[in-house]
Parts: sequence; structure tokens; C-alpha cells
Amino acid sequence: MGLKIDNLTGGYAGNQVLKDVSFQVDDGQIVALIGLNGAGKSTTINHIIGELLPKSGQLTLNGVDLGQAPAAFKAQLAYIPEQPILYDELTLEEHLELMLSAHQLDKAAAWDDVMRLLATFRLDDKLHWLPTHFSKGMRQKVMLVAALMLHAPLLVVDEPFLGLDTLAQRDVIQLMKAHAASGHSVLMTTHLLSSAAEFVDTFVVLANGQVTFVGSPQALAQAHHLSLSNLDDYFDLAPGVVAHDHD
Ligand SMILES: Nc1ncnc2c1ncn2[C@@H]1O[C@H](COP(=O)(O)OP(=O)(O)OP(=O)(O)O)[C@@H](O)[C@H]1O
Repeated sequence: MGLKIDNLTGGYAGNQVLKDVSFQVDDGQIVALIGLNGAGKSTTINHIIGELLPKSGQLTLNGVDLGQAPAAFKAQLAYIPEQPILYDELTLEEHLELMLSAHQLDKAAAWDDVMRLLATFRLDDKLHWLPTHFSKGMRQKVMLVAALMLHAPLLVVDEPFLGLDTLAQRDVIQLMKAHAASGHSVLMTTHLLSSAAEFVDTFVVLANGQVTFVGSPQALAQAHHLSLSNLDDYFDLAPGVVAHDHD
């Protein structure tokens, strides 16, 4: 079933950003939300994670309605924000233990999997490090491990590649693909259209808080006479996608 967003209108007090946004993320799919700065990508995500309340519209995840059962809705998703949020006084291991217990997961049962993820990102020898010792990319990797180890039905990732080296970017793509292949789904935002076109199933284009396109990378490219490798030119060419940040 996956995530279904129907006619979502919402935003911030005094700034209604999203207008009638509808799209879905089916089980087993990777969907990328794209759009220029200020188009409404983060606002959409803030609604999905329950940080913002819709003015109207409906969000359901595997049949659970966010408005009616927020805790059950949120329990099904793992969210990786654009800016890593870590506690200065907790080690890497303590961060992961905290996340596991917050999700009622048993450390003994989950730990082999956690160590595999840490090894993927070359963090397995840093369990006792504090966040102050981590580089920006390492902090991002910790957030990725903390979310991926939950195996949540929906993984929501704001800008997954920000601050990551090329090896880690490749690893994140593989892990997102594995997450989807296991029947779960991924919703991400990105500005890297050509790279995303290599592994996402669907692009959802937002412009000025409205959905202007939903379809495969191939369909998006064809609609604008672009090749997949030239998709980064999309926002130069597509009419009606320009966001107005401050109107
Ligand atoms: N806390 C806020 N209060 C009021 N308006 C906001 C707030 N955060 C964002 N906005 C406005 O909402 C609109 C959409 O912003 P949003 O952050 O969703 O865009 P985005 O597509 O994620 O952009 P970016 O690519 O820069 O991350 C913008 O006009 C922005 O100014």
C-alpha cells in the first residue's frame, strides 16, 4: 500500500505553501521529490513526519491515517533530516542504543545488522566516538545508520547525499535499493536529477507548492526532450517550474 497523499494543502502559520498536493509512494518504490529552492519539498516532508498539520487533505501510510492515528503512522517511518541531529554527550553506540530502545527493538537481536551497516560506512571502529569527533559526512552517515537499522516501512530522506563522499553516496544508493527491494519504500528529496534518475522509480516535481509532474525518470526526460544524463538541465527548460521564494 505505501504512502498516499491526497489533496494536501498546508504549510506554516500565515504561509500556506502547499496547494492540493497528491502523490503516492508504493511499496518497493523509491520516489524522489524534486523542485527548485523554496518549491515546498521540505514542507511536504514536514507534513509527512507530522511536524506540520494540514489545512486540508489526507495522509495515509499502509492504510493508517496520520490525522486519526499519528503515533501508529509515525511508528512506520524513519526520517533522516537534512541537518544531522546528534547529542554531544552520547557516543555513537549510545546514539544507536537510544534509537533502538525508542523503537522497542532489542539490541542483541539487531546488533549484527547494525554492525554490518556501520562497516558499510566505515564507522564500525568508532563506536565510542562522540559527535564532536565526527566530520560533517560522518554525522550524516550516523543518521543514515540510525534510520536504516529500523527497517521502517517508509524511509524519508531529505537530501541523502549532502556532505557524503563518493563512496558513501554509492553505499547509500545500494542501501536504499536494498530497502526498496525488501518491499519497503523510500521518499527522498534531491537536486541531483541525473544521479537520481539512475535508481529512482518515480520523480514528483513540485513548483510553487504544487505538483507539476509525476512519472518515471524516462518520462520526465522525454517530456522535455532531454536524455537521462542531461536531466540536470530540466529546471532551465521546463516552463512553469520556477519557484518564487519570497512572494
Ligand atoms: N518555518 C517557515 N515559516 C514560514 N515559511 C517557511 C518556513 N520554512 C519554509 N518556508 C517557506 O516555504 C516555502 C517552501 O519552502 P521549503 O523549505 O519547503 O522548500 P524546499 O523545496 O525544501 O527548498 P530547498 O530546496 O531550498 O530546501 C518557501 O517559500 C519558504 O520560504
